[in-house]
Amino acid sequence: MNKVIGERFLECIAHEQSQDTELTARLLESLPLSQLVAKGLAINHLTLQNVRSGLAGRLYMELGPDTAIDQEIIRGDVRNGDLVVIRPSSAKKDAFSCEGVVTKCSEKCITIAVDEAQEKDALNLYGSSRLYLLKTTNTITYKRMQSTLRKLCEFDGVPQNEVMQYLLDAPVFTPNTQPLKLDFFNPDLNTSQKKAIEFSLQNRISIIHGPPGTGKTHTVVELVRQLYNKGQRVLVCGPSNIAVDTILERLAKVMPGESLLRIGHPARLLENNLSHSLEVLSKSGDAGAITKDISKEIDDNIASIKKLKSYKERKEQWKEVKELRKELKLREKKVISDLVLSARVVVSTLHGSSARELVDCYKHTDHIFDTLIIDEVSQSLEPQCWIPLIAHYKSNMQKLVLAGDDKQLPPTIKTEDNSRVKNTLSTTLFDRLVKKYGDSFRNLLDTQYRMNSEIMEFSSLKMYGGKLKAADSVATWTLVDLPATECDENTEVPLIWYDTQAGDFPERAEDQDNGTLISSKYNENEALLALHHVTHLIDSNVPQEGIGIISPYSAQVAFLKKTVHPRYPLVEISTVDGFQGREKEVIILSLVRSNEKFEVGFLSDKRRLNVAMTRPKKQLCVIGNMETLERSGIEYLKDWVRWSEEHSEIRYPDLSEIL
Ligand SMILES: Nc1ncnc2c1ncn2[C@@H]1O[C@H](COP(=O)(O)OP(=O)(O)OP(=O)(O)O)[C@@H](O)[C@H]1O
Repeated sequence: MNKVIGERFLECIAHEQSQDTELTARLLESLPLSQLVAKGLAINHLTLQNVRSGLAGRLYMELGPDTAIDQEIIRGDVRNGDLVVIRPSSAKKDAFSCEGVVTKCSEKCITIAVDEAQEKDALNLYGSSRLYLLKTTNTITYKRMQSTLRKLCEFDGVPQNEVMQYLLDAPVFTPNTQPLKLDFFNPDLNTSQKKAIEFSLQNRISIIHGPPGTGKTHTVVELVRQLYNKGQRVLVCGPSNIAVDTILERLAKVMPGESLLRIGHPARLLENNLSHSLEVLSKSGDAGAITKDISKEIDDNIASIKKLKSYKERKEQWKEVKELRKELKLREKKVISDLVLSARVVVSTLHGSSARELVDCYKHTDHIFDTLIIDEVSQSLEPQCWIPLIAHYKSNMQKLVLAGDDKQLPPTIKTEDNSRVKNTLSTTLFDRLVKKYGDSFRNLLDTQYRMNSEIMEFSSLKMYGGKLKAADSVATWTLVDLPATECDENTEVPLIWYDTQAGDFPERAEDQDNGTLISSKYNENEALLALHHVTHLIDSNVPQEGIGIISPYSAQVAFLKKTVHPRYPLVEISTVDGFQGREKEVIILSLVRSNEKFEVGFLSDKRRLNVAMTRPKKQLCVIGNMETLERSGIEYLKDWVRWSEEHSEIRYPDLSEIL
């Protein structure tokens, strides 16, 4: 069984990686630099201003604007944590380059952390007067999944560990549902949250199913505290840095002074969590003193390398730095294993959970963790979930808790040309286990604390079997409850639908860029209508920051930004994917599709729409063509239109008022 699962995933991941790399490469190679800059995928006109040694002995390159051309760096979509390649502007695309991670990004300076293997290339860039930077595909994540799956294939027979048996075999699962006499730390937990925690404490595997706003993070935090209180050591993982940082931030608030440790590149962590970072802790305080002197010596050596003119001289000096690094590494290893083994809660991404710093500790002990919690499991590929399970197999973990919602966005999959690969990868561990064991180990959190009950109702009926309830504190709130907001026809209603079927609201297709990009759709008049509604809301004193505009189409997001941001720069505009896990007082949802063939594209994805319609707290305003949706042949969309006709305030926009 292990081999079957492992090999099937290995094949799918190899396919996915080739699709991903091909797509990025096609984009990077076929588009000229100017277009890559325009798309936010590259930054041009940079100069290398400084190179210094940073956290954990990495080299940090500081790039500034080439002031002969630009006074400020045009950052595009480059963000902290992105993997990038830096090349000399004069060189060909395959010329020498250097790869690193963005650790700081402002208009004045971009800092790139470079790993040891890349350092020579980084220093060679000193000779180039102008540089450019490209965002690239992260191959490390694929490598981690592949080496994990290879190890999974090597396992022989039925594993000893019971958690693994549930995942790989199919033993009968008889849930223990006996009530537990627990003292909860958080007195406000609701019944479904308490039940989910009790269940997780009593069973080897469990799922905390958290629909939007139902306090999944709240529940996971209480669970970690309960486990900690029982003397357990817990590993908390998730697919993204932001997912696990949100939990760590909350844990740090309720468990001040306790040993919480965050694994991962400090550039990718929330600032508030840096004080828990393994890298930061190993460099500061008593632990840092052990390695400080030697780090300084390395820095001095690097500083002198910069002044050397010839490549040969630089190479010689480089050797010396390498020797010093070896010594530094030995000392660091000791510091790091001491920190890991004294921590009781370790937080990391799924990929980061196999970090050498953690795995090396098995040289000192056979057991580090008792429980593994995977948050946002529905956004994680199953091969990603195997990373902590295999990396910490030696720990013989007693418990696996999965938290997520299978009715929100699935993990992003690039494969389009192979439905078997696509289906295999889009089936998450959550889905597979529910299929295997039914609902017996799934605990639904049933009370949401975000939305007015009318906003919640369609989602509850269609996606959660009508089981969701709105907490009393939010059930009837509207925009009028915001301080200073006036009560009028635009603020007192929770559901508005601007039905565009009678007006002139045609969808358009973005030009295809040399056939390299999937063309996206946009709808200019919908964007103008969104601006019209935003203006009304702001006139009624709804703060800009409380307003979000969502569209499933990236071309529409770009068009909305152009239309709305010159007047209202603080209104947040994003794709559905960019809004997952977030909320706003009011959400305007621009559906875009309006055509005579009744084609709906992305809108047919229930989970994407479910995320979109569950982001607002007090008002959901939909802009879309009801006829296109109703006649699309998609049952869910038909139901939504019918339900909305009964429950929303339907408006027929007059274009002459808007234009
Ligand atoms: N038992 C509770 N009593 C009162 N408020 C609660 C309770 N549980 C959660 N909340 C509130 O509900 C909101 C959502 O909680 P939380 O962020 O934990 O949910 P989530 O399910 O992780 O959210 P998301 O929908 O983003 O996944 C927060 O404002 C939180 O304070």
